[in-house]
Amino acid sequence: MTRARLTLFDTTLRDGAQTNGVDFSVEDKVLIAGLLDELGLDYVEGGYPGANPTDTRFFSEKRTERARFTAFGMTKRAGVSLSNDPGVNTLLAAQSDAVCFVAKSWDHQVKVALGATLEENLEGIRQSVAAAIAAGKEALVDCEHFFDGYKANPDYAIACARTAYEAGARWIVLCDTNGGSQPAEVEAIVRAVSVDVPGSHLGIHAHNDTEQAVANSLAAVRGGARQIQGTLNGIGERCGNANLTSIIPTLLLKPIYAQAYEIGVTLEALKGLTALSRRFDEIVNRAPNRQAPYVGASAFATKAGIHASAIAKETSSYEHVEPESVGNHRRVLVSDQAGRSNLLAELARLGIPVDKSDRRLDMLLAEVKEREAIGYSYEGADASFELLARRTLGNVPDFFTVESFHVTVERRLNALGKMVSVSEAVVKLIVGGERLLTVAEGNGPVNALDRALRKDLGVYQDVIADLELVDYKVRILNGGTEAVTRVLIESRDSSGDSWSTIGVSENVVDASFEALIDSIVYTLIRKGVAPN
Ligand SMILES: CC(=O)SCCNC(=O)CCNC(=O)[C@H](O)C(C)(C)COP(=O)(O)OP(=O)(O)OC[C@H]1O[C@@H](n2cnc3c(N)ncnc32)[C@H](O)[C@@H]1OP(=O)(O)O
Ligand SMILES: CC(=O)C(=O)O
Repeated sequence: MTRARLTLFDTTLRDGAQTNGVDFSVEDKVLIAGLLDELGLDYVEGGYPGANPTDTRFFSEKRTERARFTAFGMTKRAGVSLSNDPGVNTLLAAQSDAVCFVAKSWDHQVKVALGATLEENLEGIRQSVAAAIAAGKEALVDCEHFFDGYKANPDYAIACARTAYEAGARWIVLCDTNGGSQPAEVEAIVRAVSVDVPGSHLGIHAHNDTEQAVANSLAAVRGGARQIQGTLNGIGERCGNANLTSIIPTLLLKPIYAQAYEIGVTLEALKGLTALSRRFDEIVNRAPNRQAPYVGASAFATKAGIHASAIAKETSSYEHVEPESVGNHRRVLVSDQAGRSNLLAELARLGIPVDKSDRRLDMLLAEVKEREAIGYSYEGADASFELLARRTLGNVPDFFTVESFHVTVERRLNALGKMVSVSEAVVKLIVGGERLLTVAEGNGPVNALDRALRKDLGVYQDVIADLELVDYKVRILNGGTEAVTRVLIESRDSSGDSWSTIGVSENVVDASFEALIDSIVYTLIRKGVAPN
């Protein structure tokens, strides 16, 4: 059976730039365009030349090798000739393979937002498309508000699409601009439009305001459309656009689509999708969505004991695709929802040998659950779990003993007469039979403690020299000043590896100290240090 070719059009750098909180630099855009090109997308819409200096500079040269580099902008304004429309002229002068015009297709919006007549709007579409083609570019038309427009006045919405098609636009893209349409409506409307404009020239641009952008894009394909527009990680105006990071694996891995359609992204390239999604979040400085389908950290994470048990027997029990197919990986979490299977899976991952029938597993499970009941949370503290497991199984040496610590916080006037807060920590340790006392100052009690602990660990000092604290999170578990406090610390060493430890106490300093000590002991173990 021959498969129909679906075209993927990426608008991360255009509609994605309309995301609240996203602000691309030219350098970001260059980097992201390269990543999209490498993935195998057919079109990369880079932005709106003329709208701002960043986009104008970005379009001073072509930024993709394989994908059609596309400039976005409005159709000709009513009341001015094409040659006198600076917007259209800037657009045509931009270094791009294609131009995607946005055109209104809802009669009400033409009257209200443009203040133009319906015929003037059609004429604007006609002339703009013709001008792009005359300039040697491929033309696309995003029919804005198409679905709402179609529901209000189907004849006019179709007239807009037909005008663009007859003027020579390669793609007529039906936009669910307000994101309120539902899949059944989208499918039916696309099917109806394809009587006037062939499906092989129809695209879909869906917004996610009712969480249906991906479903609407797939519904449009079922209705006959052959181009999908979307963005990386679903960014875009308001609630975002159709998420290509979900659509691409669905098209490639779900037989219902994979047997009927082909796309430019290969199964091999798909294996880089998780890394690409995370890299993109890093560039735009957003925290990755843990629950993102396919690429999220939790997409293949199993917490429930019953699920972990079944996964141990057959991985597909709770996985709809193989995590490796999208470059993600399976995780089995340890928590108060766990059973022995979770422990066995995590211990195997950590390389800690234990027999399935070892009764200490029950002790470890009971310990995890009791500790979680008083505030510990091991699913986010891999290193503390490993220490707990190793201790229960009897293989954590006593590297050192903490005799005591104390911390003071002082607010005082400094020499310049400015009020400053200074913390000082004193830690007494016994290391290899030797008593050590270290004192350090810090900008807060935890910082002072951290410095004092790592200032002199005697014979182990060299081993922890490259240990650094990269994140510190405090959570109050029940309100009030007598609440229980959970501290999570993320540490890293010069290898680049990082790990998390946890401490719980009524006292935030005490909880922090526990997490800091776990981090140091974990470092000694991971570096294979023998106790002195
Ligand atoms: C549905 C979408 O996501 S469309 C995405 C649009 N993207 C953006 O708007 C981001 C970049 N935009 C900008 O930087 C600015 O809006 C610019 C440079 C494009 C225009 O700025 P300004 O000239 O100051 O106009 P402003 O933004 O206030 O209004 C847009 C104008 O374009 C007109 N217009 C809107 N759509 C179209 C269209 N498809 N065809 C012709 N004219 C249009 C509006 O009627 C309005 O005209 P008016 O000023 O006579 O009322
Ligand atoms: C063009 C566009 O972004 C929209 O109609 O949503």
